[in-house]
Amino acid sequence: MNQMESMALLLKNLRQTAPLIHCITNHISINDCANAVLALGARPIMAEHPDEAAEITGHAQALVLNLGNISASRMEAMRRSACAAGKTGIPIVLDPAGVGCSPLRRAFFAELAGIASFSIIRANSSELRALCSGDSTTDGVDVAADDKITRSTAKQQARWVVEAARRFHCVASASGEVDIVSDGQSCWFLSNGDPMLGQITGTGCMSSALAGACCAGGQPLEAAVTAAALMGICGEQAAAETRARGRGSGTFHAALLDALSTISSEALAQNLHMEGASL
Ligand SMILES: Nc1ncnc2c1ncn2[C@@H]1O[C@H](COP(=O)(O)OP(=O)(O)O)[C@@H](O)[C@H]1O
Ligand SMILES: Cc1ncsc1CCOP(=O)(O)O
Ligand SMILES: [Mg+2]
Repeated sequence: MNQMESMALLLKNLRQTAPLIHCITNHISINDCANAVLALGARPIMAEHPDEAAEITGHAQALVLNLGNISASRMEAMRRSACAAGKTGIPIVLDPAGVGCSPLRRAFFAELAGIASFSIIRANSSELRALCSGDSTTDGVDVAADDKITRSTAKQQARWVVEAARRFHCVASASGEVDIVSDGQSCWFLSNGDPMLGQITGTGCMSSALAGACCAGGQPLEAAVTAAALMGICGEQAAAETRARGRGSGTFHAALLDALSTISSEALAQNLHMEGASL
């Protein structure tokens, strides 16, 4: 089966099985993440009370943990859910949002990595760099100017993605003008997307939620590639619609959800710009 066929099968699986995706995520983009998961035909549940988190994870087919706007209560829910996911063997997608911002988040990431293994870490490249090197290059949830993945820096930035995949024994996915996905042995460069994706908050969080849903329909590498492809191509469609109407971020936000909920496997295959490299 080629890559397009496996992406199509993954999306078909999702629609047929409607897996339950447990997300413990920040409140800035929680609604967008739930809608992104729904758009693929999966069922989101955004439960974060520590006393019910493990039980809810026990019923889920994938767990998404996002460190953005972290709170003590959500940290405890994540510990318990990560433990439950480890027991049932469901995939965990980790979004280390803002991990360079504070020692608290860095220590908590290390603690979670000790509790369970991640299937996918999806982040921007400053976050992946902070996880690999311990260096913090940014004080926000956005990527630092020097770490941006562009067409000209992609090959160089791939180093952090490959290193994260090897160090944490998972698939690592970094976003930017070019998205880079690696399992430590191969590396994929996806050049879909539009700068408008960076002008509304939460598109990285949504990509992580999509990766969680995709993990419930296929293997981590193809799930991470499919999620990045969906966000990039749907971002292009939404940006074209927004510009054609002479509108801005509000219209783009709605158009992105329109695109995610209507995109077909054929459109995904036709519009994908991806190249691979073996390491
Ligand atoms: N300049 C850009 N051109 C095209 N796509 C982009 C650009 N910046 C971000 N994206 C896309 O926006 C989404 C969110 O990525 P990013 O903003 O890097 O994540 P985060 O919000 O976690 O920092 C990804 O799908 C990424 O491909
Ligand atoms: C603004 C903000 N503050 C804490 S989490 C968050 C959302 C980050 O979303 P993304 O990483 O998808 O841009
Ligand atoms: Mg982010």
